[in-house]
Amino acid sequence: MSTPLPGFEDFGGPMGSAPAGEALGENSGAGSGGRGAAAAVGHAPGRRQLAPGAVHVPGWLTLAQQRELVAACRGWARGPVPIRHTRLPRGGTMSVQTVCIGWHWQPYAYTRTADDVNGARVAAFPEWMVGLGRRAVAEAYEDAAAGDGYTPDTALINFYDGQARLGMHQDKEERSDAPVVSLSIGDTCVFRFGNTRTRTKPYTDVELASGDLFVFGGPSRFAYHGVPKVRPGSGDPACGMAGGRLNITMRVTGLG
Ligand SMILES: O=C(O)CCC(=O)C(=O)O
Ligand SMILES: [Fe+2]
Repeated sequence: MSTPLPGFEDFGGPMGSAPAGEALGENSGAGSGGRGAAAAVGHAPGRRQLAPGAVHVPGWLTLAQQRELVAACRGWARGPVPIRHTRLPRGGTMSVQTVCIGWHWQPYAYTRTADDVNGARVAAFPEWMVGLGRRAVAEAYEDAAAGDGYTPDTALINFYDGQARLGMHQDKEERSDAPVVSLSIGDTCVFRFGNTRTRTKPYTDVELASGDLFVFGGPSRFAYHGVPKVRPGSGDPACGMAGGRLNITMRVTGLG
Protein backbone atom coordinates (compact mmCIF):
# COMPACT_ATOMS: atom_id res chain seq x y z
CA MET A 1 0.00 0.00 0.00
CA SER A 2 1.51 3.28 -1.03
CA THR A 3 -0.40 5.78 1.09
CA PRO A 4 1.65 6.59 4.18
CA LEU A 5 -0.30 6.57 7.42
CA PRO A 6 1.98 8.04 10.08
CA GLY A 7 1.34 6.42 13.41
CA PHE A 8 -1.25 4.11 11.94
CA GLU A 9 0.83 1.42 10.25
CA ASP A 10 3.29 0.73 13.07
CA PHE A 11 0.69 -0.70 15.39
CA GLY A 12 1.80 -3.94 16.96
CA GLY A 13 -0.14 -4.36 20.14
CA PRO A 14 -1.29 -7.57 21.74
CA MET A 15 -4.78 -7.22 20.29
CA GLY A 16 -3.42 -7.32 16.74
CA SER A 17 -4.19 -11.01 16.35
CA ALA A 18 -7.56 -11.04 18.10
CA PRO A 19 -10.49 -11.88 15.83
CA ALA A 20 -12.27 -8.69 14.86
CA GLY A 21 -15.34 -8.10 16.88
CA GLU A 22 -14.42 -10.30 19.83
CA ALA A 23 -14.38 -7.62 22.52
CA LEU A 24 -16.72 -5.51 20.43
CA GLY A 25 -19.38 -8.17 20.72
CA GLU A 26 -19.81 -7.30 24.36
CA ASN A 27 -21.83 -4.52 25.83
CA SER A 28 -19.69 -1.44 25.81
CA GLY A 29 -19.25 1.67 27.87
CA ALA A 30 -17.54 2.04 31.20
CA GLY A 31 -20.85 2.20 32.95
CA SER A 32 -22.56 -0.65 31.14
CA GLY A 33 -23.78 -2.76 33.97
CA GLY A 34 -24.69 -6.29 33.01
CA ARG A 35 -22.08 -7.09 30.38
CA GLY A 36 -23.34 -9.76 28.03
CA ALA A 37 -26.99 -8.83 28.54
CA ALA A 38 -27.44 -7.74 24.95
CA ALA A 39 -30.86 -6.14 25.36
CA ALA A 40 -29.91 -4.03 28.38
CA VAL A 41 -29.34 -0.33 27.80
CA GLY A 42 -26.23 0.63 29.72
CA HIS A 43 -26.02 3.82 31.66
CA ALA A 44 -23.60 6.18 29.95
CA PRO A 45 -21.78 8.40 32.43
CA GLY A 46 -20.91 11.87 31.15
CA ARG A 47 -23.59 11.65 28.45
CA ARG A 48 -24.42 15.10 27.14
CA GLN A 49 -27.10 16.17 24.68
CA LEU A 50 -25.91 19.10 22.56
CA ALA A 51 -29.17 19.49 20.66
CA PRO A 52 -32.23 17.29 20.21
CA GLY A 53 -30.92 14.03 18.69
CA ALA A 54 -27.24 14.98 19.09
CA VAL A 55 -25.55 13.18 21.98
CA HIS A 56 -21.91 12.96 23.09
CA VAL A 57 -20.90 10.00 25.27
CA PRO A 58 -17.26 10.42 26.41
CA GLY A 59 -15.18 7.27 26.99
CA TRP A 60 -17.76 4.90 25.55
CA LEU A 61 -15.27 2.39 24.11
CA THR A 62 -12.84 0.52 26.36
CA LEU A 63 -9.16 0.52 25.38
CA ALA A 64 -9.47 -3.13 24.31
CA GLN A 65 -12.38 -2.24 22.05
CA GLN A 66 -10.44 0.70 20.62
CA ARG A 67 -7.50 -1.59 19.82
CA GLU A 68 -9.80 -4.06 18.08
CA LEU A 69 -11.36 -1.34 16.00
CA VAL A 70 -7.92 -0.01 15.08
CA ALA A 71 -6.84 -3.49 14.00
CA ALA A 72 -9.98 -3.97 11.91
CA CYS A 73 -9.62 -0.52 10.32
CA ARG A 74 -5.98 -1.16 9.57
CA GLY A 75 -7.02 -4.25 7.64
CA TRP A 76 -9.63 -2.28 5.67
CA ALA A 77 -7.09 0.48 5.02
CA ARG A 78 -4.97 -2.06 3.13
CA GLY A 79 -7.74 -3.34 0.89
CA PRO A 80 -9.62 -4.41 -1.10
CA VAL A 81 -9.84 -0.65 -1.57
CA PRO A 82 -6.78 1.12 -0.12
CA ILE A 83 -7.30 4.15 2.09
CA ARG A 84 -6.71 7.35 0.15
CA HIS A 85 -7.29 11.10 0.07
CA THR A 86 -10.71 11.46 -1.57
CA ARG A 87 -10.68 13.53 -4.75
CA LEU A 88 -13.15 16.39 -4.79
CA PRO A 89 -15.39 17.10 -7.80
CA ARG A 90 -13.82 20.51 -8.44
CA GLY A 91 -10.27 19.20 -8.22
CA GLY A 92 -8.18 19.05 -5.09
CA THR A 93 -8.17 16.33 -2.50
CA MET A 94 -9.34 16.04 1.07
CA SER A 95 -6.64 16.26 3.75
CA VAL A 96 -8.36 13.42 5.59
CA GLN A 97 -7.69 9.87 4.35
CA THR A 98 -10.76 7.68 3.96
CA VAL A 99 -11.69 4.06 3.36
CA CYS A 100 -15.28 2.82 3.28
CA ILE A 101 -16.98 -0.48 4.04
CA GLY A 102 -20.41 -1.66 2.95
CA TRP A 103 -20.80 1.11 0.40
CA HIS A 104 -18.12 3.33 -1.13
CA TRP A 105 -18.67 7.04 -0.54
CA GLN A 106 -17.59 9.73 -2.95
CA PRO A 107 -18.87 13.24 -2.95
CA TYR A 108 -21.79 12.97 -3.76
CA ALA A 109 -22.77 9.34 -4.18
CA TYR A 110 -22.52 5.82 -2.80
CA THR A 111 -21.51 2.91 -5.01
CA ARG A 112 -20.57 -0.71 -4.33
CA THR A 113 -17.29 -0.41 -6.18
CA ALA A 114 -14.57 2.19 -5.63
CA ASP A 115 -14.52 3.54 -9.16
CA ASP A 116 -12.37 6.54 -8.21
CA VAL A 117 -9.73 4.34 -6.53
CA ASN A 118 -9.14 0.85 -7.98
CA GLY A 119 -12.58 -0.31 -9.10
CA ALA A 120 -12.74 -3.01 -6.42
CA ARG A 121 -15.87 -3.83 -4.47
CA VAL A 122 -15.59 -2.51 -0.95
CA ALA A 123 -15.36 -4.85 2.05
CA ALA A 124 -18.62 -6.10 3.52
CA PHE A 125 -20.10 -4.33 6.51
CA PRO A 126 -19.66 -6.87 9.32
CA GLU A 127 -22.46 -8.06 11.59
CA TRP A 128 -20.45 -7.22 14.71
CA MET A 129 -20.39 -3.61 13.61
CA VAL A 130 -24.17 -3.60 13.19
CA GLY A 131 -24.34 -4.76 16.81
CA LEU A 132 -21.94 -2.04 17.90
CA GLY A 133 -24.02 0.58 16.08
CA ARG A 134 -27.20 -0.67 17.75
CA ARG A 135 -25.68 -0.44 21.20
CA ALA A 136 -24.35 3.00 20.40
CA VAL A 137 -27.79 4.31 19.44
CA ALA A 138 -29.52 2.58 22.37
CA GLU A 139 -27.06 3.98 24.89
CA ALA A 140 -26.82 7.47 23.43
CA TYR A 141 -30.60 7.79 23.29
CA GLU A 142 -31.21 5.68 26.42
CA ASP A 143 -33.76 3.79 24.34
CA ALA A 144 -33.36 0.08 23.59
CA ALA A 145 -36.00 0.21 20.83
CA ALA A 146 -34.10 2.94 18.98
CA GLY A 147 -31.07 0.62 18.95
CA ASP A 148 -33.05 -2.43 17.81
CA GLY A 149 -34.39 -0.55 14.81
CA TYR A 150 -30.95 0.59 13.65
CA THR A 151 -29.16 -1.33 10.85
CA PRO A 152 -26.17 0.61 9.53
CA ASP A 153 -24.90 -0.63 6.15
CA THR A 154 -21.92 1.63 5.55
CA ALA A 155 -19.08 3.19 7.50
CA LEU A 156 -16.63 5.88 6.50
CA ILE A 157 -13.30 5.35 8.21
CA ASN A 158 -11.33 8.57 8.36
CA PHE A 159 -7.69 8.95 9.36
CA TYR A 160 -6.45 12.41 10.39
CA ASP A 161 -2.79 13.28 10.71
CA GLY A 162 -1.92 16.39 12.73
CA GLN A 163 -2.66 18.71 9.80
CA ALA A 164 -5.87 17.14 8.52
CA ARG A 165 -9.12 19.05 8.75
CA LEU A 166 -12.69 18.48 7.67
CA GLY A 167 -14.75 21.47 6.57
CA MET A 168 -18.32 22.08 7.65
CA HIS A 169 -20.67 19.78 5.74
CA GLN A 170 -23.87 17.79 6.01
CA ASP A 171 -23.96 13.99 5.71
CA LYS A 172 -26.70 13.93 3.12
CA GLU A 173 -25.84 11.34 0.50
CA GLU A 174 -27.90 8.83 2.49
CA ARG A 175 -31.53 8.21 1.53
CA SER A 176 -32.44 7.65 5.14
CA ASP A 177 -32.76 9.87 8.17
CA ALA A 178 -31.47 7.17 10.54
CA PRO A 179 -28.81 8.45 12.96
CA VAL A 180 -25.09 8.69 12.22
CA VAL A 181 -22.93 6.91 14.83
CA SER A 182 -19.44 8.39 15.21
CA LEU A 183 -16.58 6.70 17.09
CA SER A 184 -13.26 8.42 17.70
CA ILE A 185 -9.89 6.80 18.51
CA GLY A 186 -6.42 8.29 18.98
CA ASP A 187 -5.69 11.99 19.10
CA THR A 188 -8.37 14.33 20.43
CA CYS A 189 -10.00 16.70 17.96
CA VAL A 190 -12.23 19.72 18.05
CA PHE A 191 -15.56 18.64 16.57
CA ARG A 192 -17.75 21.52 15.47
CA PHE A 193 -21.44 20.71 15.58
CA GLY A 194 -23.65 23.32 13.98
CA ASN A 195 -27.18 23.81 12.76
CA THR A 196 -29.21 22.43 9.87
CA ARG A 197 -29.46 25.69 7.89
CA THR A 198 -25.99 27.18 7.48
CA ARG A 199 -22.37 26.10 7.77
CA THR A 200 -21.75 29.04 10.07
CA LYS A 201 -22.83 29.98 13.61
CA PRO A 202 -24.55 28.96 15.75
CA TYR A 203 -22.36 25.95 16.44
CA THR A 204 -20.90 24.20 19.46
CA ASP A 205 -17.29 22.99 19.66
CA VAL A 206 -16.77 19.75 21.56
CA GLU A 207 -13.56 17.84 22.14
CA LEU A 208 -13.82 14.27 20.88
CA ALA A 209 -11.24 12.11 22.62
CA SER A 210 -10.25 8.47 22.17
CA GLY A 211 -13.17 6.16 22.89
CA ASP A 212 -15.83 8.86 22.56
CA LEU A 213 -19.18 8.22 20.92
CA PHE A 214 -21.19 10.92 19.18
CA VAL A 215 -24.61 10.18 17.71
CA PHE A 216 -26.58 12.62 15.59
CA GLY A 217 -30.07 11.79 14.43
CA GLY A 218 -33.62 13.08 14.65
CA PRO A 219 -33.79 16.87 14.28
CA SER A 220 -29.95 16.99 14.26
CA ARG A 221 -29.42 14.40 11.53
CA PHE A 222 -28.70 16.96 8.82
CA ALA A 223 -26.82 19.47 10.94
CA TYR A 224 -23.59 20.86 9.50
CA HIS A 225 -20.47 19.60 11.25
CA GLY A 226 -16.72 19.48 10.78
CA VAL A 227 -13.32 18.97 12.36
CA PRO A 228 -11.38 22.26 12.48
CA LYS A 229 -8.49 20.92 14.57
CA VAL A 230 -6.71 17.77 15.69
CA ARG A 231 -4.47 17.89 18.76
CA PRO A 232 -1.31 15.97 17.77
CA GLY A 233 0.19 13.81 20.48
CA SER A 234 -2.90 13.92 22.69
CA GLY A 235 -3.82 10.25 22.23
CA ASP A 236 -2.82 7.33 24.44
CA PRO A 237 -0.78 4.78 22.42
CA ALA A 238 -2.60 2.07 24.41
CA CYS A 239 -5.56 2.72 22.09
CA GLY A 240 -3.56 0.97 19.36
CA MET A 241 -2.33 4.01 17.45
CA ALA A 242 1.00 5.75 17.95
CA GLY A 243 -0.42 8.98 16.55
CA GLY A 244 -3.17 10.52 14.50
CA ARG A 245 -6.90 10.27 14.84
CA LEU A 246 -9.27 7.61 13.57
CA ASN A 247 -12.97 8.31 13.17
CA ILE A 248 -15.60 5.83 12.11
CA THR A 249 -19.05 7.04 11.08
CA MET A 250 -21.72 4.38 10.61
CA ARG A 251 -24.74 5.29 8.52
CA VAL A 252 -27.83 3.79 6.94
CA THR A 253 -27.62 4.49 3.20
CA GLY A 254 -31.24 3.60 2.44
CA LEU A 255 -29.96 2.02 -0.79
CA GLY A 256 -30.95 -1.53 -1.59
O1 LIG B 1 -14.13 12.88 12.00
C1 LIG B 1 -15.21 13.19 12.48
O2 LIG B 1 -15.38 13.30 13.69
C2 LIG B 1 -16.38 13.48 11.58
C3 LIG B 1 -16.32 12.78 10.26
C4 LIG B 1 -17.42 13.21 9.34
O3 LIG B 1 -18.12 14.16 9.59
C5 LIG B 1 -17.67 12.48 8.10
O4 LIG B 1 -16.94 11.51 7.77
O5 LIG B 1 -18.64 12.82 7.39
FE1 LIG C 1 -19.84 14.16 8.31
